[in-house]
Amino acid sequence: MSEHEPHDVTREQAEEAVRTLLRWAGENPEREGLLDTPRRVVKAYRDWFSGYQIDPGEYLRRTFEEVAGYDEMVVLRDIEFESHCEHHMAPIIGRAHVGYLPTNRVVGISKLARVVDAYARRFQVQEKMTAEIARCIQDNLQPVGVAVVIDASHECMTTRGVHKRGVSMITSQMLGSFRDDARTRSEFLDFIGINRGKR
Ligand SMILES: Nc1nc2c(ncn2[C@@H]2O[C@H](COP(=O)(O)OP(=O)(O)OP(=O)(O)O)[C@@H](O)[C@H]2O)c(=O)[nH]1
Repeated sequence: MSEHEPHDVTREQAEEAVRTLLRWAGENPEREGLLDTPRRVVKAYRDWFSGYQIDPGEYLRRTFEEVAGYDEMVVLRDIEFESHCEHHMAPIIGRAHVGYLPTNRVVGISKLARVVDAYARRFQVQEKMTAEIARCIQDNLQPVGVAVVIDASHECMTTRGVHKRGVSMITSQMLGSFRDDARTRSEFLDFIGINRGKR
């Protein structure tokens, strides 16, 4: 299910847009090596931006209630993702760390990675993506708290513009107990290795 209005752009129009960009860059889209490029680019876009066809909350609907009294933090760290920045449409490559403190609803752990991917496969701003992941988990699982930390590098500033390699951006969104209780937040940051400079 899409959260967005269906668009009215055809595959042919999308491929023509790629040809226009190739011409604009100084290329001849009719030369042999580029003939299939528009088709490949459009196919790649279907993959990179497949998140628009997904409702991330759907992944969190199936929960396990019998968790034998487990009421401590669940953390999934080092979730690798690829996204694209909405400013330059350039790749954002990074890792997300997600934690939550369940009430009685625990979710299959792969679903947290699926939620990250569903938001990553859209045009993004890192701060927005961080907040969206946290909000989705909070709204669907209603845990005591949620924490999301994202550490990513932005190719819009490594391969162009200011050209700063090796720079990564860290964002965090803490909700509920992770926001209100310094010890809970600190335990999460210890788990993901940020508190003691392990990364
Ligand atoms: N805060 C934030 N900034 C981002 C993100 N992705 C890209 N940017 C920045 O968005 C800004 C866009 O700046 P503009 O001045 O409009 O664009 P520009 O002229 O191409 O800027 P330069 O990149 O400095 O050459 C740049 O500073 C990017 O580094 C993001 O996820 N979060």
